[in-house]
Formats: sequence, C-alpha cells, structure tokens
Amino acid sequence: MDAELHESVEEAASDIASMEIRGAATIADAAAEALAAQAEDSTADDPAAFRAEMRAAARRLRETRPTAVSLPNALRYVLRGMDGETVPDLRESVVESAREFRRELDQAQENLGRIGANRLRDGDTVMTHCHSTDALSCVEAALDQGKEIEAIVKETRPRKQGHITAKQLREWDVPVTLVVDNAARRYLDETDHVLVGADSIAADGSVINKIGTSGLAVNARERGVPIMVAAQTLKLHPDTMTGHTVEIEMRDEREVLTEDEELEIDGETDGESFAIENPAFDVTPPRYVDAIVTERGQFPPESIVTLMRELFGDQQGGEPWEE
Ligand SMILES: O=P(O)(O)OC[C@H]1O[C@H](OP(=O)(O)O)[C@H](O)[C@@H]1O
Repeated sequence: MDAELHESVEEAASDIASMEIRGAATIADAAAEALAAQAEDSTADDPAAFRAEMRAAARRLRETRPTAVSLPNALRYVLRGMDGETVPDLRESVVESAREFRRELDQAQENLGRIGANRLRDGDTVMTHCHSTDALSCVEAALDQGKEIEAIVKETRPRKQGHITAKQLREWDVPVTLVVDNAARRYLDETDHVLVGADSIAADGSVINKIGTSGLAVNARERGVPIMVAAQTLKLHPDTMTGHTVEIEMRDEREVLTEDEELEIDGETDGESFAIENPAFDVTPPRYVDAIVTERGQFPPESIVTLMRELFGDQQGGEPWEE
C-alpha cells in the first residue's frame, strides 16, 4: 500500500489536474515544492520507508497530466538527488535537491529570456498563443534592453489563456491587440515573429504545445513570418530519444461546450447525438519551426537532439519513482 501523502502533495496534484496550477514550468516548480514538503514533514522511521514515501508522492504528482515533460523531469531531478543512510540525511538531500531545481528553473528562464530577446528588434510585433512564461521572459528581456515590442495575442480556445498573456503584457506597458484564434492568419501580415512556448520537445525537433500551435506555424511559414519557440531544456523529452511518442492530453468536453451552451439536436443533447473532443496539445513538425530558444542558446529544431544526447545520454534504466 502507498504511504500517506502530505497534504501539499495532494493539493499540488489536484491543482495541477484542474489547471489551477498550469504552464509547464510552473507545474514543475510546484511539483518540486510539494516533494520538498513531503520530505520535510515525513514521519518515516527508517530510510526504506522514507524512500517509499517519496516515490509514492512522485507517482501521485506524475499521474496528474501526461503531456508536459517538465513534470517528470522535475520529479526525476529531485528524486535522483535523494541520498543518505539515515532519515535526516535523506530528508536534507531531498529538500536541497528541490531547492536547487527551483533555483535552476528561475535561472534558466532568465537566461533563455536574454537569448530570445536578441532575436527581437526594436519596434517588432510578436504574435503569441496561449500563455507561456518562457515565451514572456523573452519579451521581458527585450523590454529591459530598451526595445519597444507590440503584441497580437490569440485568445486560445477553449480556456482562453491568451487573457493571462494579455494581462501580463499590459502590466509591462506592451501595446496588446487581443484577437480570436480564427483571426490569426489575417494578423500575420502585421507580425514579425510568432512566439510560443512548449510543453515538450521531441528528439526530432517536433514541438508539442497548446492546441492550435501547429496551424499557426503552418500559416506563419506560408506568410514568411519566423516561428520562435521558447523552451528551457526542462521541456526536452528524454523518452523520445528511444522512439517513444508524447501522449497528448484529452481534456473534459465541458471546456468546449459548457452546460449553459448545451446543444439540443432532434431532442438529443451533446454526448448523445454527437461527440465532442478536446485535445489540449498538438505537434508542430520541425520544418515549421525556425528556432528553439533554450537557456543554452538557440537551436534549429533538427539539431536539438545533440543537446538532448549531451543532457540525457547517460540516463539509463527505470524511473526513480518505480524502483
Ligand atoms: O512553461 P511555460 O513556458 O510557462 O508554458 C509552456 C506551455 O504550457 C502551457 O500548457 P498548459 O496551459 O499547462 O496546458 C502552454 O501550452 C504553454 O505554451
């Protein structure tokens, strides 16, 4: 039977599943924080029990959402740092490992932002999709460099996370034009860069990001607008190096059609006379991406595998929460 989980783990897991906590980097940060809380308050009386408790906490967090690899990457990082022969030593190692992970995450986003900002020129207009803290850190760094940036913000159905992006950009005094997703192609004529984040990057350079990214990228390529993906290396998906594909999360149909909007057709409501599907992400093939900007520099998508080999090449074997 699984060990008892700390309330912070249960809370973080349910907030991630319901998307109270969302965005690949933010999810990773919350997961590391929850593991640290589990370790700090553990009542395990021997090292084996402590390790089992940490593995159970990681499994609970892992099962929340399947697509953003930042989540398992965070759990792996923290659990691989777990070391010691006594409970106090193990506890300290987990807390320190989580702290280090969260510090590196902030640092990586800042460094990525500075690199991404170099691609943006004074007076440029970016088009955004969804809400990505990695993508926004490029805009923030460009503003810090004294550049004027404008934004066309796609609302991003079904959850309209473009609103979060619009708010953040307005707080930074960036002129924002909010458009419905279907208006994107029309506004590409006024756009200098499409700037998006990523939930996962596959070894072939494919970008897994919020549903609608791939259509936007194809349209942007057709219009000659460069597509820039801001994704710290935490978004690189190690399993794709050995042929695994990235699972695309299917979310609740109520995000597409709320109860208030229910459609009645021939006396039958949705779910009876027609199906609703709600994939949260899609895959943009590497040929539609101009640059993947990471904290280690910018890469053409086809060469991201070299960086992945460098980062994950020596990681063999099962998951640390399954041992
Ligand atoms: O890590 P950062 O750049 O903040 O976000 C990366 C991506 O995570 C989000 O997914 P969701 O909203 O959790 O489904 C969006 O798809 C966004 O592009």
